[in-house]
Amino acid sequence: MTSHTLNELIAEGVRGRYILVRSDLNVPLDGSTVTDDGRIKASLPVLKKLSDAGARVLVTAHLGRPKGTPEEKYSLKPAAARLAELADFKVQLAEDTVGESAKALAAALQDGEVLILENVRFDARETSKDDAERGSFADELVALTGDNGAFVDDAFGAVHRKHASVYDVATRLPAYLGDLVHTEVEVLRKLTTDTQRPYVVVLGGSKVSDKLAVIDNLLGKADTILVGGGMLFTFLAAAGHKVAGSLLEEDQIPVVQDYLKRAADAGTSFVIPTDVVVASKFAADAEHEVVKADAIEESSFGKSGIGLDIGPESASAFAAQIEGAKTVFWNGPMGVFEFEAFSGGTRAIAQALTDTVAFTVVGGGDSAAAVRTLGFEDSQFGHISTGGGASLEYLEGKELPGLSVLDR
Ligand SMILES: Nc1ncnc2c1ncn2[C@@H]1O[C@H](COP(=O)(O)OP(=O)(O)O)[C@@H](O)[C@H]1O
Ligand SMILES: O=C(OP(=O)(O)O)[C@H](O)COP(=O)(O)O
Repeated sequence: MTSHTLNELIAEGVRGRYILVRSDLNVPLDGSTVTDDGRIKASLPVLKKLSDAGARVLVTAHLGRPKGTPEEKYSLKPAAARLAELADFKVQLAEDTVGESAKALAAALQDGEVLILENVRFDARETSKDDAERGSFADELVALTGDNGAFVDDAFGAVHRKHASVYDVATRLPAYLGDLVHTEVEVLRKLTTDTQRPYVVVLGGSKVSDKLAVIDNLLGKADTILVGGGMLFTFLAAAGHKVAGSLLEEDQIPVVQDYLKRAADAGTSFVIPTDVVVASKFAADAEHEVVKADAIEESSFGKSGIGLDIGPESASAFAAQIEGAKTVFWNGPMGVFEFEAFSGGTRAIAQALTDTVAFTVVGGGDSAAAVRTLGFEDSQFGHISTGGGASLEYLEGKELPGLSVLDR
């Protein structure tokens, strides 16, 4: 990659210039409380560097997956407030993204100050598949930077998204690679160019179809794929088992069946859970029991049971695979770790990663949040990446739009 770096931009001089920075402030919330501020802390150094150099910084970011219109629960208010608490420079939040509030606050911005624009996904054009629609939104973002602006992409977690604030703005402004993206890419590049085997990939979480898609290219690259979290139920269904009310993407069953068929020839083996923690409802205080993975509907909760974690037998089997690995990449919690009763699988995997001598990488907003919430320290892992889907797609060898657009 031969992108221009933030240091080059700073050396060119940024005092008084409007610099548009894409950050990943997609943090987990409990109401209006940020439950893990890892991504905010990871975003701060670039903002500080630009602020110290006298730039007028406009930050774009998304939170969650709103449907293209403003929704209070997806507001960046809590994230902006936490950033302001941690920062030693002035941070404000606009009430909109490219509307009157953003324009007025941007115009009044002083050197060294930071203005966060409200969730870019409150505008449907941000994620549109139509180039012209995304382009018109990018034009409005770029217009906020006046006639001497520049763009810095520091949102590693979103580099796999061909979205207006990630991709299209970079085609309209002089564009630079932020330090966070740079560091993340360096670690992952090392992992891909010098992979020590056995290479074990642990997959979980709730973005089932996103994560299933990456398995295609991991076949043949990973020696073993451990399947937990929400996607495990699509694997069980693909093997002909009933999964009651658990998370299931039925249209993905043929995809999984195809993976299972190709795995042996590709030299990759899947480890699918043999037991599951099934709950009466999706709640912290739900009744729950451990059942065999092929008998989920036979739990006391029948067809309404929901699988919310891998069982202890599966957690031990996964831990044994991790113990024998030389490289481990983990994305996606094994269960609904936010509820104590369903955090056992995620805790066991985190523990196994801290016990192994393998080089370990944990990727993803919720995965990073999980290990911290469960009491582990960042220093117990080889690298904690701010991007889950992004790091998975990088490891697959896929072209990432947010990176390739910076390539010159
Ligand atoms: N069995 C399950 N059913 C429903 N949700 C699950 C299950 N297992 C894990 N999850 C949820 O997955 C979420 C994280 O998914 P995801 O966003 O894909 O991970 P990451 O941010 O690490 O990439 C967590 O909030 C967790 O509660
Ligand atoms: O949380 C994120 O990704 P991750 O859950 O894969 O780590 C990023 O902020 C990207 O969000 P998106 O998957 O809604 O585009």
